[in-house]
Amino acid sequence: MQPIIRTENLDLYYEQFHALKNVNLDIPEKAATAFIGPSGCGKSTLLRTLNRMNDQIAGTRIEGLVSLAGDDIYDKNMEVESLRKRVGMVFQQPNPFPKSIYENVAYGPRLKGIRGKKELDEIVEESLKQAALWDEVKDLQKHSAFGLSGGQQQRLCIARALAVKPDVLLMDESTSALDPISTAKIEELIREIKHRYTIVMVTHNMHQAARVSDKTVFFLNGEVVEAAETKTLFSTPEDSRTEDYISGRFG
Ligand SMILES: Nc1ncnc2c1ncn2[C@@H]1O[C@H](COP(=O)(O)OP(=O)(O)OP(=O)(O)O)[C@@H](O)[C@H]1O
Repeated sequence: MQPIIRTENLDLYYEQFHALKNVNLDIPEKAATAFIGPSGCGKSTLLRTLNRMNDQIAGTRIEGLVSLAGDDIYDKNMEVESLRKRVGMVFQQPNPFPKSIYENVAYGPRLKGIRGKKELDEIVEESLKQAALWDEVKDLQKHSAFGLSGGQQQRLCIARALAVKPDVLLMDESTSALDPISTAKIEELIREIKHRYTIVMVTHNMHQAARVSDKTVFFLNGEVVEAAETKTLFSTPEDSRTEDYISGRFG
């Protein structure tokens, strides 16, 4: 698996607090990578470094390198707006815009300068199909996004993120606020799209990591304890701390 994202000797501090410690990680392209570990181990912090969402948190300091397809994303010439088009994000709580279903998905492509109705219609349809929502909303596109269920809203947010054709989709516990059926739908769609996009997901649910990811990274206290192919990590972990965690002895 070819890496698309690489971190080298990455350290992150919140003021004096050392939240990520010497993280060296390769994220494979067009595959799903899951970050697992107990609460507070740094999973979301690392996820946010991958599209510079941490820039918005005062007192954050970074050392080391994060590269995307060979580009240093913390380089002074890197435009954060264009980085975020390449690296989209879906959060824990669905956060659709207070607009119609159609306008939620068309928003990003419009910002990119796409104006033609036919082209926008096609992008909206394709994105909603990729997010496994099209069949449910194709006749409701002018309706408010707020009329959808939580699970549908989350799939709409995934469609919105995919509409700008990102290279990478970051998912920060994107199913933890959803019921089991909605969760299963999103897991299914991750399995469908991971061959086309690079997915990096934070999950509290080890079973979810085992079900949908190709690579799993186990964190503890801001450090990567073990990163391996998912099957290997869950069947024959190398580190006894990984084994203790996946067998439920802590966390
Ligand atoms: N904005 C912040 N300012 C200061 N400390 C923070 C901030 N965000 C996170 N931290 C601290 O950094 C550490 C890592 O937090 P992070 O949210 O990345 O962990 P996590 O593994 O994603 O946890 P969880 O699974 O509970 O979401 C924690 O000790 C947390 O308290």
